[in-house]
Amino acid sequence: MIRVQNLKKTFGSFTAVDDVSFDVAAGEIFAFLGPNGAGKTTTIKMLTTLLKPTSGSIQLDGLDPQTHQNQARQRFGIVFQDPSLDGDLTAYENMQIHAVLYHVPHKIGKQRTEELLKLFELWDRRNDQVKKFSGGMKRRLEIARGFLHTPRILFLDEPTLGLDPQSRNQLWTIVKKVNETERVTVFLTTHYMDEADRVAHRIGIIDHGKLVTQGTPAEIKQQTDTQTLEDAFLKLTGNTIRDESADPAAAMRQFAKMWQQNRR
Ligand SMILES: Nc1ncnc2c1ncn2[C@@H]1O[C@H](COP(=O)(O)OP(=O)(O)OP(=O)(O)O)[C@@H](O)[C@H]1O
Repeated sequence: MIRVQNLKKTFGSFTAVDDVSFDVAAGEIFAFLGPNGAGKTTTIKMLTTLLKPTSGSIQLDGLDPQTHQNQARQRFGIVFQDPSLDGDLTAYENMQIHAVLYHVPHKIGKQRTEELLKLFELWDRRNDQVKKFSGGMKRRLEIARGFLHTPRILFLDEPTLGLDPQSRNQLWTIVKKVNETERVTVFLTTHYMDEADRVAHRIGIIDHGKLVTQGTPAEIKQQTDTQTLEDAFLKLTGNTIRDESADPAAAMRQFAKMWQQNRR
């Protein structure tokens, strides 16, 4: 469903994504795991037509997103770190706007909205303004909205950033359920090892722009002869994933993102 070969992105003399190759099969949940600044967002932006690769190739459901932008965009849904809901509108209205933008026929749009708001446990609050929602509810609504046009692939960039553990759990339970019921392929990025371990069928570990390994969580632990992904990461990169968040600049960046997300 996703095929990436020798993907590279440079910004001036800096290489953010360095010769990355991987495949994601249809119906799979694939987690791109790595510390802040590893190149996860840059990769997801290239996959979703928002950034042009410096070199390498991408195929989404057999299409090159560079040459078939519109057809590729119809095939995926995307939830970015920056929130894009309209806080003054209700949950239902936010869904309806998306249906119009994606040319979902009116009747199907209404049906999907009801189905998804129920699935994401937001139906009872459908007529409330989104600015009154908690962080977890907003994130669930963004993801529900990403599913509205029945995409074949859903991209989630750090979907649980800034959420409390209970909201994180709830969100993953629902994403797994939708993955199973709708057979949607999910590509997500996270720097939470436990989430990748629990949710993903397969994982790619990225560090300083390079894919250091990929496989099922069990395979990666076996390869590295470790019990946890945390230890596997340490063995593969010589760093703990938390080192970067101890860096004041990275911590500030993280804080700014979380603040932005919770503002709306
Ligand atoms: N437009 C840009 N110009 C220059 N450098 C950039 C640009 N976009 C990203 N970078 C750099 O590329 C590297 C990878 O960034 P990226 O956002 O992909 O990391 P990430 O793994 O997604 O981390 P985070 O979750 O913190 O966003 C970082 O060092 C970042 O500063």
